[in-house]
Amino acid sequence: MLPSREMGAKSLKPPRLILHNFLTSEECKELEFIHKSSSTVGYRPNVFSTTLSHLIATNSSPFLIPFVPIREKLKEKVENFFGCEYELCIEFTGLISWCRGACIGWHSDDNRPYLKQRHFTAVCYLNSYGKDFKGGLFHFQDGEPTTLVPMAGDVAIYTADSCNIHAVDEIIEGERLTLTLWFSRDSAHDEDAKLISLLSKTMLHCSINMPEVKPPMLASINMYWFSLDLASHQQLGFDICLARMHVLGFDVCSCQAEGLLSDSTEILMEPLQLVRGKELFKQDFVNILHALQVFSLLQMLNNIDQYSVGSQM
Ligand SMILES: O=C(O)CCC(=O)C(=O)O
Ligand SMILES: [Fe+2]
Repeated sequence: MLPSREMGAKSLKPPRLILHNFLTSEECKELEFIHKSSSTVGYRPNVFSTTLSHLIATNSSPFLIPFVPIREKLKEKVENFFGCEYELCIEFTGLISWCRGACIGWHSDDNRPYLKQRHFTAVCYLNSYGKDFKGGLFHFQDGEPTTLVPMAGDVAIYTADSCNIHAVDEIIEGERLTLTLWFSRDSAHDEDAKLISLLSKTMLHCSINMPEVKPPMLASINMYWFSLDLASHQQLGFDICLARMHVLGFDVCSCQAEGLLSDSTEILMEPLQLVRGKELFKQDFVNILHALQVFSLLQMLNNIDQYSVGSQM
């Protein structure tokens, strides 16, 4: 990590606010479930993300609901703390998880010309250092507090400019999960307007072409393909939906092709059944994302064993 930069006005309190237990553990768990069943490969290596537009685009808009009160509560906090005269808009909302090897060096969140509309940041920690992951401590370059130890429910709120240069240590083990929001004073960057337009397009399309509720649909396969070796050009790696199903103890079995599937990503977009040990679950799922969402939800409810187990294989 680079040495700390000298700051002119060290006596000034840095524009930041750290709150403990801002989210309940139920809220954290609910968002974790959404992320584990819907995330795509993120914008940087070893990072997964779940954006609200992705939820809409994959027929998963019911998952927007838990975000609504949390976004409002955060916006109000940010507006009050920074004494914003006019209402802020939310520029971006996303669940972001970092796996082993991910880190970020010193930066401010508005440090690119196309990010200048970002005025304030809120990072909510959804899981905990030491319990769910190792590494991943957050540091401010100047001012107090210097280091944040991510704990589920806590939130860090700060200005996105150079008053709050920060960095995150490399993740050593596990998966570190946050809900990250950026706020803007510029209503041209209002995420809600874009989401409403996306929602109305998909709903219009649904009501004309498919009146019944449709299960989650997969986006393009490369959004789920996680490569461990960056140099491998996708030769080594795995589909993250399939990997998460494995963590839940399931294998996937094609409704069309014979036998178990390994990681043939195109087949994962087709109807499939699930196998756990010698048990075959008789439900057909439209694709792996649908299966993952159903089973993650049941796992969250501790209910998997009551889910109509079909014939023994
Ligand atoms: O996850 C964090 O603690 C902060 C991440 C960060 O700095 C960023 O995404 O810009
Ligand atoms: Fe940042």
